[in-house]
Amino acid sequence: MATFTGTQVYQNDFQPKTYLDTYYGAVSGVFIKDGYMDFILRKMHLAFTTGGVKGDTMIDIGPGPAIYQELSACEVFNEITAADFTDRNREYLEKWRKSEPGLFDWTPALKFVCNLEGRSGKLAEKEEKLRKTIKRVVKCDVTKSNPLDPLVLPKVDCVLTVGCLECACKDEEAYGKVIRNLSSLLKVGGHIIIGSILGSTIFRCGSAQFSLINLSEGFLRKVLTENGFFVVDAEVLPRDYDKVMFDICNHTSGIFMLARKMKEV
Ligand SMILES: C[S@@+](CC[C@H](N)C(=O)[O-])C[C@H]1O[C@@H](n2cnc3c(N)ncnc32)[C@H](O)[C@@H]1O
Repeated sequence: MATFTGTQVYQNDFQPKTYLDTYYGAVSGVFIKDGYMDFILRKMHLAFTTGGVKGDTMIDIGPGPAIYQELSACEVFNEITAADFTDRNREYLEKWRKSEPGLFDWTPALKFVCNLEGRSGKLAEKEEKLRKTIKRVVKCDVTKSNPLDPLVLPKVDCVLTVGCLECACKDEEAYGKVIRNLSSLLKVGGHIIIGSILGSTIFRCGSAQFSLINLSEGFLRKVLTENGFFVVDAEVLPRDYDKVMFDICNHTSGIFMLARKMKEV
């Protein structure tokens, strides 16, 4: 098992542009080649349309430097708060909000989501909508009982988190605690959406390596149910095996989970 990578290692070694190029780069990105990004975009689109997930406020936990995961949500929420531990990632998001030049190009994701919404070609409008809907980018540590501490926000209608919790937790016990911490941000009746990779222990970003908790669908269902959630949807995307990519990130599949908070625990 890989030694747990704590938040300080993200702070020191996580390079936003290298991460985006490695995982989302057109054609060769790991999550492009294995279909994970399109899978997440399609599932998000369904959740926020026919799935009926909606409301006023949403928090995206651990977006890193990425925005693709919010492209459908910005059509149904008035306010998105983006919350990540790493300073460099929050700075990268702030640059994106200001449309600074030279940043990662999200055109393929924008095209894909606009097509799903039947608005092909409306890429600039979509980007603008998301820029307006992200109201703040704040520091967050999911291991704290209030992950946004010292900020206290009114409870939100949706907590979305893709590719973060498997990085932030050293074991299953810690994962359960993090789910309770995130639940404290959410209204009863609100939704949690988790996008994650399964079966993995490490991922690489440039010369740095980060640990991952080895997750399974069964564990995720159990931890959500035990902590007051009803699992509405869970879909697994098996991964095409590719040795080169497997050395960069050793997951066996991806998962999308949507759950409703039924009670406080
Ligand atoms: C692999 S990146 C995921 C980025 C993005 N969500 C995606 O879908 O590609 C993991 C992110 O988790 C964040 N992170 C790690 N530990 C954290 C913690 N304890 N609290 C909040 N964020 C954390 C890192 O800063 C990093 O941005």
